[in-house]
Amino acid sequence: MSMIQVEELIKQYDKAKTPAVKGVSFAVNEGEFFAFLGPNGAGKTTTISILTTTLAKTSGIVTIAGYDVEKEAEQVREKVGIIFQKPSLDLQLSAEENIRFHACLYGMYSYRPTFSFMPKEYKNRVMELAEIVGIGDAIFKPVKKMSGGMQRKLEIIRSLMHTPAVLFLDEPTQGLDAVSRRSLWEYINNVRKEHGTTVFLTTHYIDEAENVDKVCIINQGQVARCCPPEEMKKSLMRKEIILDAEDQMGLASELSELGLFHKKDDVHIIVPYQDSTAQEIISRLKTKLTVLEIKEPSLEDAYVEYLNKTGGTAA
Ligand SMILES: Nc1ncnc2c1ncn2[C@@H]1O[C@H](COP(=O)(O)OP(=O)(O)OP(=O)(O)O)[C@@H](O)[C@H]1O
Repeated sequence: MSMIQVEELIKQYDKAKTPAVKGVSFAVNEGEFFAFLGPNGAGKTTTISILTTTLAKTSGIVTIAGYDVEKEAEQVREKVGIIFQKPSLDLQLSAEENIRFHACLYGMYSYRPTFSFMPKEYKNRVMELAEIVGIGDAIFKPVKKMSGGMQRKLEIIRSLMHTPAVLFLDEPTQGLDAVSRRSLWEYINNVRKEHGTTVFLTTHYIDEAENVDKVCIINQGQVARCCPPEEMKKSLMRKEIILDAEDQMGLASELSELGLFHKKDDVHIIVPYQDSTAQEIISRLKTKLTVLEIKEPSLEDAYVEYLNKTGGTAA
């Protein structure tokens, strides 16, 4: 079953000359890890806002777990957890109070006026999540005294309280330090494994999308490409072996004799390859090598190359 189904989605903001989203279609299966990538202004936040029922669409069909985002918004909200790009916290309250109000609003627990009066299960869950994202005892501090990064962590705890079926992460790690970033990803991966949670991610850190099941590139309001990252790398990037030898000329002529295309960068010899393995190529060489490096393209390489080729601007 498709957990997220988007068909011909259009969003035209009032007074805007052109639509921000121009007929976007894609589907995300249950349990899938899906990355929605694109440069600044591509339409990612607009799309995610429609999918999470916080923005009305102009036209198209959008369903989450089979529920229509407009006609059945309440059911959709029960299914989703959201980490927004911009914090949506009440700064006058403590971190824990923000979580408590959110959890009670979503019908997870009956409201109690203090943390100590809340059920044990709630208290354990809050403390467990606080530990995971490294917020610790700061959970009882007023939000207005917290740094931007701490506020981000708080949002994360809040969205994970009800173990949602679909987790929307809109640039979740923006503003987080490297250690918190890593521990958040470890936690999200565990949540996915344990609960089969579908994850919809937007990020400008392309390396965070390296292990997703499907990548969808959106550019200027339109889907440019939608496929597994491996496929994207394969069709766009050639893998390369970087070689050198004391006898560089000899190495170059040996490669020519073997019919292997090669070129020289500022220093070394580069052998692009596609279908064979690096080992097959290296094992054919007799010249003694001084440099041997195998360069596999990253998703970020493929993403930047794709946007350059299609006239987009990589963010
Ligand atoms: N409330 C609004 N009113 C009018 N235009 C808007 C509004 N919000 C966004 N836009 C425009 O819609 C387009 C898509 O914006 P959106 O925020 O969805 O992009 P994005 O891909 O999330 O960008 P970023 O990576 O910078 O967050 C942009 O041209 C933006 O200026």
